[in-house]
Amino acid sequence: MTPAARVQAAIELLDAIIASARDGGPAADTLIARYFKERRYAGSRDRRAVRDHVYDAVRRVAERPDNGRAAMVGLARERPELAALFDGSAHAPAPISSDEQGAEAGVVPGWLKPLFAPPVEQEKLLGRAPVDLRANRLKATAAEVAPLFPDAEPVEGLPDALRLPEGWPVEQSEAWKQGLVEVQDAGSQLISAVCGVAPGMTVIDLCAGAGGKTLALAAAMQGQGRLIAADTIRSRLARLNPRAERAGATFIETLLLDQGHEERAMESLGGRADVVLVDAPCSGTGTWRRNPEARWRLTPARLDRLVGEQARILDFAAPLVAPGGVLVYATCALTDREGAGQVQAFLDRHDGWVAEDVAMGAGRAHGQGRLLTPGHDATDGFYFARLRAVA
Ligand SMILES: C[S@@+](CC[C@H](N)C(=O)[O-])C[C@H]1O[C@@H](n2cnc3c(N)ncnc32)[C@H](O)[C@@H]1O
Repeated sequence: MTPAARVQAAIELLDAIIASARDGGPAADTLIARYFKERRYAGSRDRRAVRDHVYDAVRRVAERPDNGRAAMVGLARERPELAALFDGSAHAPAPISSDEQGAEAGVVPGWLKPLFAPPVEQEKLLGRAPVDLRANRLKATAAEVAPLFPDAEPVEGLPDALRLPEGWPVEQSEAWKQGLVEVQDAGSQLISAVCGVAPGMTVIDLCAGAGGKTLALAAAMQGQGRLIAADTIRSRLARLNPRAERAGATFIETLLLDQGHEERAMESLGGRADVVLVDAPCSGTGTWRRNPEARWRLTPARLDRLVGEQARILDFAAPLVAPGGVLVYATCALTDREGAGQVQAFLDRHDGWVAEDVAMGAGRAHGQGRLLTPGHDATDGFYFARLRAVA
């Protein structure tokens, strides 16, 4: 592909990503993979260049642009070498006219700015994310795996964590293939640690997805006790099985819940769990470093729906906790409605619960819980709180 044809390909892909964000379709990475599957003539350098153009354009724009050309023209306005490729030749984009400004640059969509928790450094939400590893204690310690990753740095406050530079291809390493390490953001590792699980406990990971945090809980439990990974989406839970196999965490039970009737599958668990983790579905505003196009998906109506769903999940999670047990609420969102406000509303609705201090080196106290941000903690953004059943 010529350099100009790569720009045209990026415009086409951005059109698809914009439509998908508007209609709730597949993620940008999926669309990019599909695009190149149908265009075998594109070599690896073409693919890398097109992907870089696409992500540079996505990262640059806060509000969903009108179309792919507007997104790329905006980028080209800041990069003369890119603008020169809009020359109208075969497979190239048409020349940029003098009145064509392209999409405006920004980090946070205007409507969302006032909804962020006040301490969040909004300009740092799109920084580059390192690759964090968690040594899988079921198979190895961090000291044992560290020599296998000479580029890795330790992470303060997390004895099992190692940090590699952005883009490090961990999944090609033997250590990953043998289940000695998992790729897991340090923020997620901290939340798993906050659960305070121990061997022999009964633990429910209620929004387990593909089990990122479940596997960390399994390692902390040393394979002893009962660990139930529940979710409403079958395909997500199915992705946990091979991961658990690789990690040697085959004691994990998976439980598919029926959306809207979740309690039915968990009747026998009522009042039995030492720890319930609710890693709630959320706006993902803390994960823009990895998913910058998530900004184009969120709308006020979608946020309202998520806030309602989080409250509903907390309400059916609470009765699962044994007297004296713990409910950890976590979200990779940084809006107060999904974080501090959600936890306060839970405490206002339910007697017999107290928020515990989870003082730790990382993060900042906020409301009844704690806030982790890319700007302050160099992790994905999270809000979490540890609530204890005291009555
Ligand atoms: C933030 S993700 C979980 C990520 C996962 N815990 C991890 O560490 O990789 C939220 C999950 O909640 C699930 N979910 C949504 N509604 C739910 C419900 N009503 N009950 C249980 N899980 C739900 C979603 O399918 C999604 O997998």
